[in-house]
Amino acid sequence: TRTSRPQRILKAVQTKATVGDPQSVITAIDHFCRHREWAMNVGDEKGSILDSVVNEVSPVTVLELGTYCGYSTVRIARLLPPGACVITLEFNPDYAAIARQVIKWSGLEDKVQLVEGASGDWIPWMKEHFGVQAFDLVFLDHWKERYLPDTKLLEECGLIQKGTVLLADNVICPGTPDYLEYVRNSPHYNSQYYRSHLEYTKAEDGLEKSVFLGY
Ligand SMILES: Nc1ncnc2c1ncn2[C@@H]1O[C@H](/C=C/CNC(=O)c2cc([N+](=O)[O-])cc(O)c2O)[C@@H](O)[C@H]1O
Ligand SMILES: [Mg+2]
Repeated sequence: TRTSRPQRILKAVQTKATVGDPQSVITAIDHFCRHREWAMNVGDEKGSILDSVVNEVSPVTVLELGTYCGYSTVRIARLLPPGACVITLEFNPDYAAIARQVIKWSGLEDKVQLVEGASGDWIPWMKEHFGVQAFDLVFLDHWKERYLPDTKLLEECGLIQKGTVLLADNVICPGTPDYLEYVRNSPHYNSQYYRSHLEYTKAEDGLEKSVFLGY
């Protein structure tokens, strides 16, 4: 049977990228997705904005919702200092298996905790299971209609505290209208839009950065 797109992305990494070199993994995926097959990675343009927010926040604990092939996991983890880590949730076992290999190829497995399962099931266990007090940065890039319910769940579980930064992909395309309305109108968030383009295309898209101000 035909290989899957994530399998072809992994193959591009294994043939074009250097083991232990995260930047070469990122470059290999971007090249494949720009010149061979589009895929829903945050990509190079929005990825640079993600990089700048990670550098600005210099987080110790990061939560990523929606690992897919691990492209943004590698982008985030490569910027983390020793002792910092990213917990990334992925409920599709096939995608999780590919992502594990991409993360391993980049040599960043010590900074990544990939959890196979649904965000709604795992968020309530974050404190108990991973000893997380609160997240310094949350990158939302999973099903778009899950952004708002998962943000509310994170708040209820005390995993978002004063200063926590939420960074959401695709707020224009495919769009997350209910989430945008919430973070932009809530007195508890200071929100700003970083205009960009949908990965590997000329269509408009962007990232929304929302800082929790406390209760
Ligand atoms: N509740 C949950 N818990 C854990 N993992 C979950 C989850 N919901 C979805 N996932 C996983 O997150 C990824 C989904 C991303 C949806 N992005 C998208 O649909 C998307 C679409 C376009 N686009 O159409 O142009 C562009 C983009 O940048 C996009 O991120 C998949 O790997 C999926 O298995
Ligand atoms: Mg996305």
